Amino acid sequence: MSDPSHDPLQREQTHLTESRAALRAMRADVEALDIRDVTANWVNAAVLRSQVDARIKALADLAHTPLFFGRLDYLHAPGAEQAEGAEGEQFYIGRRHVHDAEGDPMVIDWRAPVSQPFYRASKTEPMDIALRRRFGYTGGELTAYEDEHLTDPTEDAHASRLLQSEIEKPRVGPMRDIVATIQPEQDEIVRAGIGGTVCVQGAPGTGKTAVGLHRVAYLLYAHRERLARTGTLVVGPNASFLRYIEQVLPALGELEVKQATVDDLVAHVEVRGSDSAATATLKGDARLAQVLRRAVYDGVTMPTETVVVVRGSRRWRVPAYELQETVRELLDRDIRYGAAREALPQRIAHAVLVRMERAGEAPDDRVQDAVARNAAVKAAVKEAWPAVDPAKLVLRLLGDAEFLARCAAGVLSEEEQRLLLWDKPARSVRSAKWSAADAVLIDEVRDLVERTPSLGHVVVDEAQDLSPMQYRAVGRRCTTGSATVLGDIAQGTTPWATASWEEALEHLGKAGAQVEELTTGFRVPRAVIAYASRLLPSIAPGLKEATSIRESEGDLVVRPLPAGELDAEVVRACVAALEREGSVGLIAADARCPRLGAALTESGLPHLAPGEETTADARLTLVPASLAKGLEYDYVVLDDPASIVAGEPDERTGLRRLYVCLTRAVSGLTVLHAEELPEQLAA
Ligand SMILES: Nc1ncnc2c1ncn2[C@@H]1O[C@H](COP(=O)(O)OP(=O)(O)OP(=O)(O)O)[C@@H](O)[C@H]1O
Repeated sequence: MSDPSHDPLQREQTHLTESRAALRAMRADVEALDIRDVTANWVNAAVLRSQVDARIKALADLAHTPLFFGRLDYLHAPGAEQAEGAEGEQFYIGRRHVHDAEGDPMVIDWRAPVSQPFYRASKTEPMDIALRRRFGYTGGELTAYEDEHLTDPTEDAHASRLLQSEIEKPRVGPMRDIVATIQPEQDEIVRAGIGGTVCVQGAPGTGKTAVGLHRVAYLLYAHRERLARTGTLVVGPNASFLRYIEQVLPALGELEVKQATVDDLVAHVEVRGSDSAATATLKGDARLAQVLRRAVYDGVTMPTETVVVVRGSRRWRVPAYELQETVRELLDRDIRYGAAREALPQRIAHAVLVRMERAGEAPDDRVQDAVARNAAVKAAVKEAWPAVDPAKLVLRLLGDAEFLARCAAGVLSEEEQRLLLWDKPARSVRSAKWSAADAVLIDEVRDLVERTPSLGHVVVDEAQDLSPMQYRAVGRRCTTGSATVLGDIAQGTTPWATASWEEALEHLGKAGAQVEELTTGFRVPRAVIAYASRLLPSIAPGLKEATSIRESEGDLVVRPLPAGELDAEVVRACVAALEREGSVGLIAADARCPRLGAALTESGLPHLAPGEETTADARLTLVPASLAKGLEYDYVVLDDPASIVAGEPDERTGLRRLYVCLTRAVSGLTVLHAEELPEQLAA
């Protein structure tokens, strides 16, 4: 019998077993922590307890996520700085750091500098790596490995089988992490410095979402303390998309990242109304910021009367011209409306104190505070610098034609002003039928009144759909931080969708940020992307067709049907797709979904809503076209493209929506139609 210590696979399996034991020991250590002795009171104890619990959770050994997926053998021991306490020349790369009882590393975090060559080293630039080994797992067991000798001139560079099979794995359940297979062009974005904002344009399935999430994980590793203080946020297009991606970061050990839609960020009022496309577009126009600023400052009036403060037997007078000077000075200063409003009574009180001193009194700070609260001073402030309630201000602007005309003069045409005005002015903030675009306006006003706190880093996914005013709303949440902006111009399906990234970045407050392009597609097979790309000249003439890294051509079936047979054929196509492995998505125009849902149920086919977790038993999702963005399914059945196009306010938006729907398939796409196909597809 051969000696197991000489079998490389067995040696690696032993390292896995030992690493697992070490991880268990690390967890046991944390669990055994007795915090009673170190905490002075129950508040501290509760805080510490939750930190300890989070750490215990982070140290869980998840059966289906391999503890390490790669190994690097350096030619030389890396410099102390790069190795960060990891001595030696051989490193196992995994999702988290694991060390043995002596504190020696068993597994190195994928985000550590020493792990970087795993993603970037090549034959042309070996980065001091002699051997890169990738591990293959079957059901949690280490069953294979694959080597690249990067500095061996006799070995040809070849595509990795393990990499390919990881990429080709069927989809089940929510989105997973890609730590084991991040590609060099993706890694550059993931590890870009925290100081700068990065914008990524990428065709469908090029990994933009994946890259954004891994970038957050990387930044949290590299700047843990700073970001723990300031916070991180991922912005996505809708709740079902956020549900689809919500497990990626926890799987990478990051539990603290907030996720929200833009609507969530600006939810200051209840949204119950909607706007026409033209009105919503106008409300999203950056010129509105100027109109709102004028509206906020519209109430500021130059004082015309002397303020008289009575204290004891004495009267102190501050004349109007001096008050005017103070107001003018506050207007010139670059501070928020609310901060200036708080400063004004203190300024007036100061003027009174100067007079007291001149008269031989010796007032202290308490006197100044008391004067600032004096009724006469308060009345003067109310007159000169009235309080602004953001929702009430927007309510007035949209309901009062004269006020709007004053604020919009020279900025919006009369016709545009008419578009903004409500047909019937709302009576109160509570009864108003606010639209999503209105909520963004209110958020803008809030920020004019009081500075919005900035987070450390914000990732914006599907950013092409944001209006300039929405960009501003996101931008004020990262004024002192940085952003990662991800999107695809060709997938812009709002009437106000971004036409150029340069412009979008300006609205975000990050003008001049670098724009990168991802071109390698990991999702859509060649035949399908080629078909979908027929739409590109009409929807985004400047953009190149994506390539596909998938080996299989993909199955593409396009079938015309008599109108009466469409529903039944769609159900049949779903049944056929369910016979294969992986998830199935039936995508249809929103208006067609109730009918198709009923047809599926009638045929005994249970189905999920988008974002609901697919499992081995529940693999079919009925996806309204409006929610397809960002999602993917192994097999897609696409119902009647013409009705998807017709569901949008204009043809370009309709064709872009269709492009999104056509690019959700991982293995196969079946298009069934009763109406004529759009001519661009038929070509
Ligand atoms: N390096 C990689 N290794 C393995 N899989 C990858 C890699 N990069 C991306 N993928 C996979 O490709 C699929 C598409 O990725 P993702 O959803 O991030 O693309 P996207 O560019 O955001 O697409 P869309 O424009 O449609 O929103 C996902 O299943 C993702 O896990």
